[in-house]
Amino acid sequence: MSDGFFDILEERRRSSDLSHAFRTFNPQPYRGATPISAAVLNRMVLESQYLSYIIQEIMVECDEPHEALLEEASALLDEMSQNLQLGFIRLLGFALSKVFKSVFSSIHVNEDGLTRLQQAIQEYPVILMPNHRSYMDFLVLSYIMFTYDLSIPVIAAGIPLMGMKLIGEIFRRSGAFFIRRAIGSDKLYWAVLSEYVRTIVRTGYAPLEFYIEGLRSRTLKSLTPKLGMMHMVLEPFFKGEVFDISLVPISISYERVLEESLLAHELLGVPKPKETTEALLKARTVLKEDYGCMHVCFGNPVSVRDLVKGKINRRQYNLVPRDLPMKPSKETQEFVSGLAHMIIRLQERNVVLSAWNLMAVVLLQNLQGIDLDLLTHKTLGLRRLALRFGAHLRWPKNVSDSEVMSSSVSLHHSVVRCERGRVYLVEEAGPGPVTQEEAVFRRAAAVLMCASYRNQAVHVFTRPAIVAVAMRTAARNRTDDVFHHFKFLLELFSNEFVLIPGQAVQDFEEGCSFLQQSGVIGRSDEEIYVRDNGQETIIFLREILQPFIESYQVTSHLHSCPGSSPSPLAIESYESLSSDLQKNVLSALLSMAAVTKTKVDDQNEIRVNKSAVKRIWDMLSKIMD
Ligand SMILES: CCCCCCCCCCCCCCCC(=O)SCCNC(=O)CCNC(=O)[C@H](O)C(C)(C)COP(=O)(O)OP(=O)(O)OC[C@H]1O[C@@H](n2cnc3c(N)ncnc32)[C@H](O)[C@@H]1OP(=O)(O)O
Ligand SMILES: O=C(CO)COP(=O)(O)O
Repeated sequence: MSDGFFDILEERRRSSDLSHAFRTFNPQPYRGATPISAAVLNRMVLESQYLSYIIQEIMVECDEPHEALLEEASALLDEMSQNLQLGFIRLLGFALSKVFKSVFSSIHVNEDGLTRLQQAIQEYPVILMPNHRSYMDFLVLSYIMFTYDLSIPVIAAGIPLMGMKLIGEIFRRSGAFFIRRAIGSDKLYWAVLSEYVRTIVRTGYAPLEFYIEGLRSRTLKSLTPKLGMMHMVLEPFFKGEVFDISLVPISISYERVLEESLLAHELLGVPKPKETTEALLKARTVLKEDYGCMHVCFGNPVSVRDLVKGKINRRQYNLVPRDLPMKPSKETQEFVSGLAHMIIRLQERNVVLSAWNLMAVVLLQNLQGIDLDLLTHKTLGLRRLALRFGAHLRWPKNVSDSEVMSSSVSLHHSVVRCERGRVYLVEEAGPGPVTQEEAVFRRAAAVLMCASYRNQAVHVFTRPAIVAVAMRTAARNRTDDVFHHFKFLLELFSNEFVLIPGQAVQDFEEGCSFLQQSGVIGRSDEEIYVRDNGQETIIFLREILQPFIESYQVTSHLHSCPGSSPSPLAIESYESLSSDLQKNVLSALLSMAAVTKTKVDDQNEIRVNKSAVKRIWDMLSKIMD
């Protein structure tokens, strides 16, 4: 393809899957690597100075015998460790060729990204850092690595996958190592896990893949990063055990996500189906559907060595013997957090959007339905804007715009339908009469499913849209006033959108410059103003944020007056029913000290600072007026 992506399924549709699975596999490994087996890797962890030291500490603290602790550590390692074997990769490779060809029309991969990755793997330990939207992510990535003769990665996997009969073991032998959820203060577990991860990095055992968001994003919007694994993988560099580490952000974009309906239901409180082999077999009907095309973009490797310059004084690590634990300093914590956020931003930048993502933005602003012609017109306008804001967009060539629209509607038949030239959201049908509650639930599920596809594109508009909203609430056009309001919104949405901490000025400048370059706003030394022909875009951008603002308003109202009715305003704000959004509002209120959390008898107790919540609510009301 001319845009640098090529379809890896094309070859698979032409030649034998069996020959693909059993072809010679000859990757070029990291040149500093010492080839070791999985068993030797485990032994290195168990015999490490670090683990001995921690075991000594626990012996003293808990009065437990050394032998028992060592045995416990060995059992944890047995539970955790991967056992990568090429035979299993071949087996899965064969099966996955069949599955991918059946569900995806194409899987596009950027060729230059693979070349850069191949080079990076030979030079330094590589950490693969994909976004996480579907169970397909890790299957596709290992498949690509196998297909292109790149070292197969070992992958940090959540422990529930281990419990799947047969599949858990196949995953382990395909490179998965299993980590427990909510490790809490289990000192021995942290020690085994962190030494295991560091040993993989230090020895260059294999590229290490982990999902920094910690789980599949139910909203399809980036999640704020988890920092535990990030700290572990970086430590060998901080301690000078490796010269550099390459972090490779990977952006996986789906035209249609296999789990779309389940994810929306989970947001409404329906429990996630337990990971079992039986459930997987039952779910195989999803394989009969068409999920359109998928893009995997391997980003530029990020050199930790380059980034750390001037940010961390690595001499502090020379003061403590390498094998001993060392609590990360404040500057290290800030660096790691900033880097983690940056990786997610880099993932977002290389996401490939489809026409459908833009249609979803428009559809959400027209929940009562919209004429297909108008939807087409608005989507094309949005396409121009998205391209100016730097989005990567896949728009089929040699196909008319109306065909692009109608094929998107038909691919997403589970979300929208077109009747007599008008497009509506599809609500789940069910047997018997529908209660009012059920009706709200069904409507909300439809809205959340559509919203998730808007969310795939929302990062493109976030900063200019926040500027557009701030321009409305600021009393005057003065830049410092607008910036003040911009900062308030950044703080409020700090869990909703991934924003690099401490970069408000850069975010503001980015938002303004996109708007300026698009001719929407003008700027003088001290003022920002909307240009005559920019008004429509400003209103449109505000509308993108409106469901979030509305939902934050509803949720903060409920926090300040628990038990009260959510006010008529709540009726259309179905997104406020999303558990993810409610969690984000609570985190924001906590960080803004409008709510405080204290532990009482081992239970979390939430206290609301009513006047602080009211101030936030007033501010949001001003925006909504
Ligand atoms: C050819 C075909 C091939 C096909 C081939 C197929 C391949 C088939 C492979 C399958 C493979 C599946 C792969 C699935 C994909 C997932 O399963 S994604 C889910 C699993 N992965 C992840 O979660 C990775 C990212 N997560 C993290 O980094 C998390 O931090 C961790 C490490 C999991 C820990 O999570 P957590 O317990 O929730 O902890 P977290 O909130 O980070 O921190 C908790 C506390 O511990 C503290 N802490 C952090 N580090 C430490 C430490 N070292 N010591 C003590 N305390 C610490 C923190 O400071 C924090 O304290 P507070 O701030 O709360 O006071
Ligand atoms: O990420 C996981 C496996 O892909 C496990 O977490 P979730 O199932 O909660 O997304």
